[in-house]
Amino acid sequence: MNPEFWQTRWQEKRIGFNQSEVNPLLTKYFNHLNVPAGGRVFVPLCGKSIDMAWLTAQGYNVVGVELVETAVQEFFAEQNIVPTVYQHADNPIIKSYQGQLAGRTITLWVADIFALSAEDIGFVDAVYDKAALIALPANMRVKYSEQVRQLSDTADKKFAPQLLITLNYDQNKKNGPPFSISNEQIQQYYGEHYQINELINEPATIGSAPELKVTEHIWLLN
Ligand SMILES: C[S@@+](CC[C@H](N)C(=O)[O-])C[C@H]1O[C@@H](n2cnc3c(N)ncnc32)[C@H](O)[C@@H]1O
Repeated sequence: MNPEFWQTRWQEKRIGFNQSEVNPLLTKYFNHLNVPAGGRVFVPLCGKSIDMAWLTAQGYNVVGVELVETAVQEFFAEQNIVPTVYQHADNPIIKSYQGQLAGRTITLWVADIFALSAEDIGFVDAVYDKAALIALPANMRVKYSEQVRQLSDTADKKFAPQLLITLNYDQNKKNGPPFSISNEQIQQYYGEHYQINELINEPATIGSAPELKVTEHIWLLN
């Protein structure tokens, strides 16, 4: 998946992954992350997810990363926020948009996640990965999981826990994204650095292939 793939998807409004309602799995399982009051949540490959607004309504600050600037602009417009736009100090093609929502700060980087450093992101208390790992093909996922770990520094020099949502289905029956991820792959990507707990798995559907048998898995990585 090159950047043009995602630019085109946003341009043509082929964004079936974007939900108009807050993800019920987030509201149900977020407390497992034990984020301190007023803490900061990192949302990689964030799109314009309304889940970020929910996080601020719960009293958390949010930092997201998204390749496509339109997505970030649409997020702020839909939340009726006029953001301040900052240029990255060292890289002229990277910007961040920052605004206040429910008294909390949302910072969304317009960047390739692999171009950012932990310094750019700042300390975070948790990671919320929804439709991020599963948006990437297998040959990018080890690098992605490592990059998210590197970007999720906590103030006490550890890396933050993650709430991770994945899908499992027969990849022969459909091309990704979203891609199918097996339990073995979760071990491969995260097993070395995290304790992996599967909180739940349940039947799900993919809009573009409604007849496909799909299971949705929610993982807590500590
Ligand atoms: C499947 S969408 C999910 C968006 C959001 N998490 C949601 O659930 O609505 C994946 C998003 O990741 C963005 N993206 C893809 N590759 C990226 C990269 N290397 N760095 C930052 N964002 C990326 C795409 O533009 C797209 O908006």
